[in-house]
Amino acid sequence: MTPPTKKWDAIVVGSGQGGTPLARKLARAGMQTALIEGEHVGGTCINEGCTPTKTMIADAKLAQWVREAPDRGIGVAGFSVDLAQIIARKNSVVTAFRTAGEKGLAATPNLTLIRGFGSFSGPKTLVVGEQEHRADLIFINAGCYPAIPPVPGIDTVPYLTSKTILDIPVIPAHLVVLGGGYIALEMGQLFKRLGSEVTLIERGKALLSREDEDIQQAMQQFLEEEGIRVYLDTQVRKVSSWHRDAPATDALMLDLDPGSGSLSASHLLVATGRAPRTAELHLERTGVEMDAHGFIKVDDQLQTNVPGIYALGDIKGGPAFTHISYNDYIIISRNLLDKANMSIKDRQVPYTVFTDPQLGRIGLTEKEALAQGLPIRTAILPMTHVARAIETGHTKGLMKAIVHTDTRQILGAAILGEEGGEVMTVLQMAMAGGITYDTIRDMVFAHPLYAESLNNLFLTLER
Ligand SMILES: Cc1cc2nc3c(=O)[nH]c(=O)nc-3n(C[C@H](O)[C@H](O)[C@H](O)COP(=O)(O)OP(=O)(O)OC[C@H]3O[C@@H](n4cnc5c(N)ncnc54)[C@H](O)[C@@H]3O)c2cc1C
Ligand SMILES: NC(=O)c1ccc[n+]([C@@H]2O[C@H](COP(=O)([O-])OP(=O)(O)OC[C@H]3O[C@@H](n4cnc5c(N)ncnc54)[C@H](O)[C@@H]3O)[C@@H](O)[C@H]2O)c1
Repeated sequence: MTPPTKKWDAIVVGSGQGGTPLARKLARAGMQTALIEGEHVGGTCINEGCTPTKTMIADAKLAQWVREAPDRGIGVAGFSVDLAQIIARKNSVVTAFRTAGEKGLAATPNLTLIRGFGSFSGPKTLVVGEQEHRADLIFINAGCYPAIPPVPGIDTVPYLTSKTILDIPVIPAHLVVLGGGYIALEMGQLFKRLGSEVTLIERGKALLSREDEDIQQAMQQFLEEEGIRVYLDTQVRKVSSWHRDAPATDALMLDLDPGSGSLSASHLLVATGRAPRTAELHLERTGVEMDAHGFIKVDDQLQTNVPGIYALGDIKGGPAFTHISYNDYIIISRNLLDKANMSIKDRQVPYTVFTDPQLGRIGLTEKEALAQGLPIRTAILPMTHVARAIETGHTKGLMKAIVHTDTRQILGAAILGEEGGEVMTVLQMAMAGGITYDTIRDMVFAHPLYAESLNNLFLTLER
């Protein structure tokens, strides 16, 4: 016999970066709250996204330092990379973060964690296993999964995704990465530094399509200087496995666009974007509208077209970052519980690409500002002119800021350099507080910091 429907004040589907704090906040406010999670508490970021990748990237950076140490007079008598140990450290960090999340949920009164995948059975009901759950307030934080492009032959080869590569048992001899976005760049450089030969294949005309050309080119240049091969404007026409006697290093064969020939590879990583996990939710049973790509449509306060049903994080489309999902939680909870009137409209969307050096980004690019017809000036300072960078020997990249000619407000910035994300955040704070570029130009910063060179960045506008 089917058990009777359980009634809750609120149901949160998915324990991602927005769903988990939201469920806790609602429960602490006295609402009987169910958090439905089909896999691991903490979602993508903690289990297969930011946390594991940034942990492994830190180890790969260490390997690169050791590799480059002799150039700085530090002798290293050979070195090796123990992938198993790197993965074990990654797993221990992930487990620690996930366990902390689980403990936090267990310690929250009025909150029940329900393990299993939820799908809608009616306008305000979801089924998990045999049990139906009902609430007037439902929050969908079910995230995305790696999108696999329709490359002929792809289903016949054992391709890797950003999830499966995290536990790969061997360092690939030759890793071909499909894509030229965040995951491709971070993973490509990570495995190059661990010892793989790496080739990136991007179908667009540049890496990181959203960025300005000078940033794209500087990024490509330092990746190529490390020995990563980059194919732009290239499509894979077909991928196949060599016959079974081929050496493991050449297990795969990729036919490229006419003119680019073919490539052999030991491993293929698909990093061509992410798709929303809406199909398994059966949103048609609630009437919640999606866009043409399956992302949930929301208004500026994150409510869907069905009153009482909200979506937060990657599944609603737009910028897909942990801090955005978390900010979605802030907006929803403050509006519902504190009667605030917060909105996602015009919020800041900072991000950092964790290549080495990093790309820290905030606000408009130069091309976006020009497309909007804004009167702008652009300040550029190569990292070779940054005292701190010269001293530490990390002179790759550039600082760039876009300012409004009349108001002197900073409209956007790209800091491609060591700790670029941290330096970008200084400018983000200035933008949030309305601090103009001439104030930063003349401000006292501690010497010798990377951020100190923001003086010099804006001094370039004097010339
Ligand atoms: C390799 C990689 C690296 C990344 N690095 C960064 C980074 O450095 N910085 C950054 O800001 N962002 C990064 N991101 C993006 C970031 O991980 C996501 O934007 C972030 O996790 C927000 O996700 P979310 O809150 O929307 O949902 P998610 O974290 O994806 O969580 C969704 C949860 O819902 C569960 N779920 C799905 N469907 C159901 C269902 N029907 N029933 C029950 N549960 C369900 C899933 O199991 C999952 O736990 C990275 C992503 C990847 C893949
Ligand atoms: N540091 C971070 O904040 C960080 C790190 C990793 C991931 N993320 C998030 O995860 C999301 C997904 O990352 P991603 O790198 O998979 O997606 P992406 O959208 O950033 O990049 C995908 C790239 O693949 C290319 N592409 C698509 N189909 C292709 C094909 N058939 N052949 C060759 N190239 C193809 C696209 O042109 C694009 O450049 C990002 O948008 C980002 O929001 C963030």
